Amino acid sequence: MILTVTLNAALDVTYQVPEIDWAGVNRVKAVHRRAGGKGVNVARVLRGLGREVLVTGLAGGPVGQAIEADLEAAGLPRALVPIAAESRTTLAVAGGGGGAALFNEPGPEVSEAELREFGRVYASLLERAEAVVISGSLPRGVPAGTYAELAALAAEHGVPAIVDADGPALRHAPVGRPAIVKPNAEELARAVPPHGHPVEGAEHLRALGAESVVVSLGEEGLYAVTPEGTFRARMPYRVEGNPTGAGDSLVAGLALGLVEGAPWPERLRTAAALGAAAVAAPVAGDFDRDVYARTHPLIEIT
Ligand SMILES: O=P(O)(O)OC[C@H]1O[C@](O)(CO)[C@@H](O)[C@H]1O
Repeated sequence: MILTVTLNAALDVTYQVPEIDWAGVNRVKAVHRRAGGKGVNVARVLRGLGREVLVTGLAGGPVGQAIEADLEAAGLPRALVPIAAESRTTLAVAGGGGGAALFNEPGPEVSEAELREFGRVYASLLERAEAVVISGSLPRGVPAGTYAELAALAAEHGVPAIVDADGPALRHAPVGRPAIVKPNAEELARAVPPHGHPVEGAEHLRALGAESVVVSLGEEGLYAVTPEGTFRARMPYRVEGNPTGAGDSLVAGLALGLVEGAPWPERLRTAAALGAAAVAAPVAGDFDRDVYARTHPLIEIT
């Protein structure tokens, strides 16, 4: 199975609002509530593609119970480690004209003992994993080097890791020698010294230990700097919709290509098409199968 790690699991609330008035009353047209956090979304997409997945991470309090219940209802296998503090809620407000404003709470305070227990569970799950995806923000109390440690432990078990993180967690991640690090262009710019081009920033992360670096550029596609060479994927058209979760869908495509041993151009085509297909789906963690099928053959890889 493909293991996904979400240390800062969330109850994702999405409000669909025709037009947002930041100074007035907004009537919400539709509300979606579901278990989220980046690793959960990655698992949903992978499962939608027919892969066996397992969701792990931390969950606590009534919100943690709601996350567990939603994963159960969705039939997503899970091994969440309980914590005393309450898991967070995130809010995406999606306007009619496309785009969404995100409000992501920082998340619960995690104790050293809880993090140690997670490490124990994680090590045992690695025995059954063909790849691990480690994504999203770190809850409070979790050191910035944790993703690097989780990636290094995976490597010790012969399991390739994909890390999708921001800030200090992204800066530290390459030290754990992950197979792939996936920042977006803004995250990359924050994590490495000033660079003229995303490929230079990606090379910096590779020099620190990441085997490959994929930089997502939203509707501009992506760059991938890999041992096989540097690739660019370009999107054939702009897809309208809610971009929340598009990066997670893209990461699911990278994980799929990794476990299937697909050549890089093929991996990137799948990843970019899944990212676009997620924009067309109203809620993070879903993708539009028609958009995926239509877009996949049109993505240009150079
Ligand atoms: O961990 P964060 O970086 O705050 O991201 C979590 C959030 O991002 C999303 O995964 C979308 O990528 C939402 O589902 C939401 O849970």
